[in-house]
Amino acid sequence: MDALVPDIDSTVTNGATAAANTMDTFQMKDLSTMEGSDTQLHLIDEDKQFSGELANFIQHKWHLNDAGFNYHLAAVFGSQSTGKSTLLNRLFGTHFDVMSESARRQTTKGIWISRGKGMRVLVMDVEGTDGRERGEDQDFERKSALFSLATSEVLIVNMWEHQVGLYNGANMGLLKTVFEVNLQLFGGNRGKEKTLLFFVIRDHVGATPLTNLANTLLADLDRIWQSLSKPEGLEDCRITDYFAFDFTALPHKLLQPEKFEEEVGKLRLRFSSPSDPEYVFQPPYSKRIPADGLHIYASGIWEKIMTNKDLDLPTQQELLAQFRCDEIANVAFGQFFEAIKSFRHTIEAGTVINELGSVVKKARDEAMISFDKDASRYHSEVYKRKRVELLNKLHSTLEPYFVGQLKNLHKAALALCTTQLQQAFSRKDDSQAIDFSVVSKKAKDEALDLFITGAKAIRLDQTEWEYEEEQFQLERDLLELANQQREKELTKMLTLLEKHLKREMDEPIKLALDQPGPNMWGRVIDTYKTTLDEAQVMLRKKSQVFDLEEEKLTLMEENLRRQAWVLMTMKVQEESIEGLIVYKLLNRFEEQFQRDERGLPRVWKPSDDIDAPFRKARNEDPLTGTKFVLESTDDFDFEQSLKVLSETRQQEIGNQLRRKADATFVEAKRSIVATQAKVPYWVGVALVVLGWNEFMAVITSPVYLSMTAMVGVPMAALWYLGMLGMVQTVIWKVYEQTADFGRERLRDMVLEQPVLASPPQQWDRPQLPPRVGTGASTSSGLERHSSGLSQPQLRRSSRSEDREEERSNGEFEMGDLGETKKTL
Ligand SMILES: Nc1nc2c(ncn2[C@@H]2O[C@H](COP(=O)(O)OP(=O)(O)OP(=O)(O)O)[C@@H](O)[C@H]2O)c(=O)[nH]1
Repeated sequence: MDALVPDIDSTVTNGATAAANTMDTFQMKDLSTMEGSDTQLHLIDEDKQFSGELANFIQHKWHLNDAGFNYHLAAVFGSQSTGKSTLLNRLFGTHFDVMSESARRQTTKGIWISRGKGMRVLVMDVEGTDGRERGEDQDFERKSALFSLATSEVLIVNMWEHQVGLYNGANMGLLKTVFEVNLQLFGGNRGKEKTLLFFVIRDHVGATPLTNLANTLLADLDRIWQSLSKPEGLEDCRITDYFAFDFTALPHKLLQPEKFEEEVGKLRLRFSSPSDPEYVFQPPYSKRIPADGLHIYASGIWEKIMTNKDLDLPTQQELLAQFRCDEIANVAFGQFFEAIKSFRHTIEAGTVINELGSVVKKARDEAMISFDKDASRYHSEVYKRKRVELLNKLHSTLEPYFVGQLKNLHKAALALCTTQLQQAFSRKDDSQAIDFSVVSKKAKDEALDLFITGAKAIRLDQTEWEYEEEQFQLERDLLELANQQREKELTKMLTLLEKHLKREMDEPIKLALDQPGPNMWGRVIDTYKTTLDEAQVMLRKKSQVFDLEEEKLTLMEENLRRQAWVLMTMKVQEESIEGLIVYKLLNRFEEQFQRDERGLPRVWKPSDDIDAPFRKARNEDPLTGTKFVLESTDDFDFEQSLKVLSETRQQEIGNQLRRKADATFVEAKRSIVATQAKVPYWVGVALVVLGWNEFMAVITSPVYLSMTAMVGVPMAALWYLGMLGMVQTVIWKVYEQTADFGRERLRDMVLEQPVLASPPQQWDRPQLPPRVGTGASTSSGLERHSSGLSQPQLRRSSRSEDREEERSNGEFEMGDLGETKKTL
């Protein structure tokens, strides 16, 4: 078989002409890669079942899936066993089954399809008509003829020479049916789409020239055409409006085998070489079914034919286009979605993706290019409609990305503005030089620029996406942010001013209140005014940078005055709490009373006039004549007066002060009396005069002197060492123990004397003090027994008697002991 197939490349090269169109140039270039001519598919079997493998064969066996319109489809039509398969194998290099010479029976059942060797041509070998196997049943041959006509660009009509002029033998009856159907199918495409009926007259012996045979056939065809019942509106249409005709003849294969092969070779060129002047696959014959949609189109056509429904080819083409465009759009969308899906989470997380605009544009454009490449071959209206649908789908998928990016840009712009403002005000060195209006404008402009640049980058052409509304919202937010920042800075400034006010007023006010007097409040108010004036100047100065309206500035000044007043009154209140003010007033009184004109402390002497300074100090009572209502001199509207001390409190404080002053006065008086109560000097003289003899006796007596030395020297040493107190304590302890011991002994002795133990009948029993009573009652009881005793003795006696009382457990009462002591 291969020997019969000429070298395509060389043939094409030799016969190349300027008539070769772009499609065919591509075909020529790609010839070397074409395979699959040895693979054939039983497209429709003898049971009229359409194969589901066509798509698979087109894609994987014949590699035509991406061919688009760059392929052709031809079919052969003719009586059974007229050498159709043989002819196709010769022309296209296919391997359709050929009937054995000896068997003479039908070999092709249903419709087979294969790819021409080295060419982008699909060829259908159709079951022969008029076969004895089908008998009277012409259903399949009609259906297969219709199918061939609806799908093929070229319909090869194969017949013996001797069939020319016959009616049934030349399949004229069948052709009539085909023509009728063709009018139904392509009636509207009058003059636009044609199918080439290529008559191949076999076993042409040459007696009748081909021209004559062709004319005979044309005449027969025309006659058939005239007899057709034509659809309304197409009554005057001619056969050539829908069909093109071509005729060729082949010598007898058996009788003239060499000539047969030679003519077949020539004929092959007409099917395989686009540059051949008589190339059969001309554009007007194309059914414009893209290769990747052929399986859908062909199966749809066959289904319609099988169900005897009206075969509306344009509708079929539209349906095919819809189906395929959807498929292609889905593939394109899938690729597009893969390219963008990873950005979704990032956007949802609030991050601005700088390259998002270019990425989504690229993804969208690539998807559209991919769609256009495959879908544009289909029905143009459907393609356009589907293109719009796909574009809308892509845009609606991208819209959340756009909106999300806008939101993120909005946030980023606000963050940028905040940072700019904060940085501007955090630079304390040059904060004085900052002009808020300039800084905020710069920050706002930069933030807005960030937003607009980002928004423009993400906005896609062919969309109606707008960012102006978001921009408007951003501008409002930026304004609000700037205002907030300004308020924040103003608050900071006011806080500092308040601290300044407090710092500047506290000390002077305290000093003023520490020195009460008629001009005390004057000093306080002066401090308030001076400090407030300074603060207002500072406020004016610092406010300049904030670009404030005069109205707001005035309000702030008023607030500052109010705040200053509040701070001042708080300090006054703080310094005027009751105890503190009494303390201060007393201090002042003592300053006046207990210090002399030079400010030195006074030591009152009996000769001093104590009453006059006292009266003077007391008459300078600061409460006297001092107005304790602090009146504001400002004209702002709030509690203008501060009542520091009410009349009642003033009265109370005055009383307290007077009491304490009186006490101080009394104390001063006492100190004079104490001074006067000292031992007079003449007592010393009397002591010397009266004690002179004793003194001389001691001095002159070695015994007395040594005894005095023995006692005096240690005493002097103890006094010098400060140990007299300790020695005194020890002596007292020893004395107490000795006294206790003596009392014990005395009691024992008394108890041993019966006469002494019985109380004398004639004695009045003294009134007993309460057993357990107050200190006063106890001491009154003791005082009765211990007149003339020293205080330690009294204490000791009391303690000893208590112990005795406890010890006697009621048998012996303190009164008894007292009486006993008296007796003793
Ligand atoms: N006389 C003659 N016989 C031919 C020619 N070409 C093929 N044959 C023979 O005709 C017989 C039928 O050939 P096929 O190619 O199988 O014919 P067909 O039309 O495909 O047959 P079906 O597929 O059964 O309809 C074979 O024995 C071929 O050798 C020809 O040009 N002239």
